[in-house]
Amino acid sequence: MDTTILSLTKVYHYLIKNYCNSKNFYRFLVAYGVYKTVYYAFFDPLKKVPGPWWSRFTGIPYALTRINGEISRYSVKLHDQYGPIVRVAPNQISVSKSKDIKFVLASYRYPKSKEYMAPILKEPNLLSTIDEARNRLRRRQVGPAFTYTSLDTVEDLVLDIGTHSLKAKLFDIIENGDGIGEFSYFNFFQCIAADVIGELTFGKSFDAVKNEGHEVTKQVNFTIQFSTIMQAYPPLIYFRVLFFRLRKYAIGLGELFRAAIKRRKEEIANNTYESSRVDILQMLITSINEKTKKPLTDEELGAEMAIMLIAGIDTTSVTMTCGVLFRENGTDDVELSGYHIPRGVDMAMFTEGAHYDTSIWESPDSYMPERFLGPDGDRLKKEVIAFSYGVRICLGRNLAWMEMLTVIPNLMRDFDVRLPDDSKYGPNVLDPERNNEPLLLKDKVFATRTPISIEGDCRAVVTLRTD
Ligand code: HEM
Repeated sequence: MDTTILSLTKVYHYLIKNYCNSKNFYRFLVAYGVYKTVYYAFFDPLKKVPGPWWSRFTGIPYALTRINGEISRYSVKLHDQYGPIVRVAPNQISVSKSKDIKFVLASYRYPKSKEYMAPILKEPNLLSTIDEARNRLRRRQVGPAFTYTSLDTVEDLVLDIGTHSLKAKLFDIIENGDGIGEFSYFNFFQCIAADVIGELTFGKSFDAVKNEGHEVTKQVNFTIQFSTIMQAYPPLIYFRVLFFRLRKYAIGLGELFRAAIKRRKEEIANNTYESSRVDILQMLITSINEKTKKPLTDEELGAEMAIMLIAGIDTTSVTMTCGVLFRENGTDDVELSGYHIPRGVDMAMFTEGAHYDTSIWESPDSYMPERFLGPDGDRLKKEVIAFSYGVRICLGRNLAWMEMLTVIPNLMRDFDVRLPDDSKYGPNVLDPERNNEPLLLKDKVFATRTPISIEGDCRAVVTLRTD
């Protein structure tokens, strides 16, 4: 061993002495420049794909927008400038044309990119797995929880949590404010989504609405940020201690699952577990691993429980996710919007961009819900790909619709809700950068979208309806 270290040290000193001088350094730079120029002039398979100049050399600027939560706004600008296919890194493109996105997402042919396996969970889960067999099996194992038949049994629960508890809280707020109250709609919706998903996954609500909050909403939010940052630039995992706040909450979320799994296993062992409805934890505990043919380990159970909360709380409360889904072109060359995309290229599906596609949407920036009612309504509904598309489409979309369609109409039936007078947003606050349409709430975009100032920007004034 000592001899090896000694020899390596000698080689190292020899190299430093003979080659590491400024002349060699400049020679190296020139050689690298010539190599890159020749490569990009003659051999670069993506040379015809438009994009910013730096994308030929590095993906860092694009990765940075994923780390600072700006990817969505940045992608809109890139596509406005360069068209439906944009090169964003030497080996990566962003795609915004609806037709191309649907083509890629339709099948397992273009799998999720490996970065989904962000190194923060020991086991891949239903959402992050890139393995087709595991995804198919897990979708079969927990899918029954999200069918309309099964959701019928939780409709009363959604009504109870999403409507009755919320109403009770709002009545209190109004009464305490002598007929007028203020509340954070973001926090309220987040609490509702947390309580519903708590019941559905663990068979137990977090009582977040009742207690005006629960640690789990923060844990989910920060875990999403933490994993998105690690996905964008995996070597950051070695510097994870620097993200101590995000990490602390991610660890807290892990502890919550472990405790729930332990409790349930003890209840089963002691014959004290009884429930009128099979929750997702129970479905998973009775499932098997496709390879080992054994019940799922605690790590696997934890990973699956994590995704249910992560996928079900922030998405539903904001009714939106980050519109970028990462896929790999692993098998063959493919043609997208007339560009040849060779095998091996990473493809960022900018699904949000597909909703600005003017070949499908008239005035895409305008809020026009009536567009879904006209003769074109049914066709347009099929063009909404906010829940993704194809084989990896959102598993919980029926539940999300049920929550949205239950909570919002019930809220509007009994209360008048408006923005406060000092709100920075409103129908008359227009944004010249959006064709003078109303200014959109400033948010940070990680896997989901969170308003930058929840306390400041998400307040609503509420009174009882008099008509
Ligand atoms: C408005 C609310 C929601 C939106 C907009 C939404 C959107 C999405 C999107 C875009 C994906 C694809 C992610 C990707 O490919 O990277 C997805 C996947 C998924 N969603 Fe949702 N989601 C919502 C609510 C929910 C709820 C309530 C649940 C239930 C817990 C859920 C469970 C899942 C699961 C398990 C997947 C992974 C599917 C797979 O990879 O096979 N989602 N969702």
